[in-house]
Amino acid sequence: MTPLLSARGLTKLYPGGRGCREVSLELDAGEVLAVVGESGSGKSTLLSLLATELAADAGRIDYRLRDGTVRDLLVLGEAERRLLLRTDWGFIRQDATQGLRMAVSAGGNVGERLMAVGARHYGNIREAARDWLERVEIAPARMDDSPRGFSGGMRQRLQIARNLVTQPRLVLMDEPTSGLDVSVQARLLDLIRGLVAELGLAVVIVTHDLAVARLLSHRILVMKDGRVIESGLTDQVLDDPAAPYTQLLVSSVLAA
Ligand SMILES: Nc1ncnc2c1ncn2[C@@H]1O[C@H](COP(=O)(O)OP(=O)(O)OP(=O)(O)O)[C@@H](O)[C@H]1O
Repeated sequence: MTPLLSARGLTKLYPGGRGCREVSLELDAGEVLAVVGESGSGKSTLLSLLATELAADAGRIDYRLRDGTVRDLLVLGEAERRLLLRTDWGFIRQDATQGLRMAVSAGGNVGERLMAVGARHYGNIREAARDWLERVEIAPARMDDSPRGFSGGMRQRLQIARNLVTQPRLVLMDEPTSGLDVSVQARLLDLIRGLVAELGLAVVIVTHDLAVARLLSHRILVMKDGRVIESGLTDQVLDDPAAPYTQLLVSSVLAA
């Protein structure tokens, strides 16, 4: 079976020579891939490249559409690319204020995504929004409240609902739990893990936290100085790292 997502030789170098070099990866439907590495290793650059928010200097990103055809996202027309990202992908950002519309109510944040993919019936949209808020443990009574009044954990759960309501096949996540209290993180991770399994989502998750990678991912990709230095099954890589750098990461000598 063709992978859902296959990136080849992805390269983006900033002035000064840092960035992301010759990264290749594959992701199957329903698979979770964690991208780990110390600060500045190129994780966020890679995610922005995959999301096609950042233009690559070189490489290709093949994506298998719902009809089975495979397209290189880097040469897709703008309108087609936008439609694909809106209907088939989600992106959960570390800073929820960047992933939500803060001036719109919680229910509106979820409902407007349905409208963006063609839903028109107000009652159905409101019902689906209510349902998704409940799934991410936000009380229906908060539906018309602004996310400005929400805690960090609630905002992140709302961002998850906003991204998943359209039933995407692929979700990119950039440090979705960092910056939150430890107990809030644990609850959020549980929620993400449950939804990913239930919905059979393919996920690329960037994290500096190896415990998050261990809990959520099937496979792992270790980056250093913009390159992938090790990849494999998460348990194998974390239990028996081959590269000296990964060994240091795992033994927490490096501040990841
Ligand atoms: N716009 C830019 N211009 C120049 N250099 C940049 C730019 N954005 C990032 N960099 C550099 O590229 C390298 C990779 O950055 P990137 O943000 O991808 O790393 P990261 O692994 O996500 O780090 P962190 O965990 O701190 O977010 C870093 O050295 C960073 O300083």
